[in-house]
Amino acid sequence: MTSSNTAYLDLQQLSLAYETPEGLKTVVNQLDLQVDKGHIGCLLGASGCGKTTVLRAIAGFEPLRQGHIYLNGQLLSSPEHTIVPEKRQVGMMFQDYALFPHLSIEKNIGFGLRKWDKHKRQERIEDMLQLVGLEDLAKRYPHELSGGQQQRVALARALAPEPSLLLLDEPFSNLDVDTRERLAFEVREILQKTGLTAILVTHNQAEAFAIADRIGVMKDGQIVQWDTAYGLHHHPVNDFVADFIRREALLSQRAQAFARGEAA
Ligand SMILES: Nc1ncnc2c1ncn2[C@@H]1O[C@H](COP(=O)(O)OP(=O)(O)OP(=O)(O)O)[C@@H](O)[C@H]1O
Repeated sequence: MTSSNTAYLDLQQLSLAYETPEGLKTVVNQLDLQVDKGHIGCLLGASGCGKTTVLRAIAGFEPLRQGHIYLNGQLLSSPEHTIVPEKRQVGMMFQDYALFPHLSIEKNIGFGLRKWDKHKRQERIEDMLQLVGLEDLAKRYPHELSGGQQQRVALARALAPEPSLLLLDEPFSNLDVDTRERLAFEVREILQKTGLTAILVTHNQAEAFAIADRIGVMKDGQIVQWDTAYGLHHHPVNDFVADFIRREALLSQRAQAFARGEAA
């Protein structure tokens, strides 16, 4: 089954629910989302609005109640049909790095390439180390790196197997404010170099604005506005988006001032 839509990643009328002691709880409700090839989309919203659930559905970890997920025209998920996560060619990067502590940096990056020819694998590892600027640290172990460096290794490891799509779930939230912002811009540059399509999930507006081409402000399992940073700032579709953007901007300014030692 193929999509009639031309978007590279195409989520149509997605609904997801969890069984809870109180009964079935719908957490994503008829959500539509389209991302073009090579673009970085972002889901931005308060805790519990359903961002991670959408990512997990794209990765193939959550069954759909309703709707379709297409990638490059291929149906990945519907209530009747699902491609297993390992066959989706979807790379993932999460906030806790999840590096293997007993493996060197180069072995961590090569982990998903075990079936590759030895020579090609080594070449790919070196390319990835260069891409994220860690050529000199190949033989080190994760605990010998800073948080920002570990997160760059996690990015290199996610990119190494040449995924068709990259999912980033709050990838910077364990880092201090300065590292977080620097890394956000770096990650954008790296993704632009590779031309990869990506979806970022965050509740941090500065991060979303630094990385994404288009941002979806979420509320109660739906995208309220899908727009550029400029559009969200200057043409919010309703009071909810206007308040959310204003409040987040204020929090971000205060966090930066605090990090600079200017606020008590
Ligand atoms: N396995 C589960 N079983 C039951 N409810 C769940 C489960 N996973 C998530 N939920 C609920 O679904 C809702 C959406 O969760 P989700 O993790 O997608 O939100 P989120 O926007 O990513 O939040 P956060 O920013 O805090 O990670 C929340 O109310 C959460 O409590």
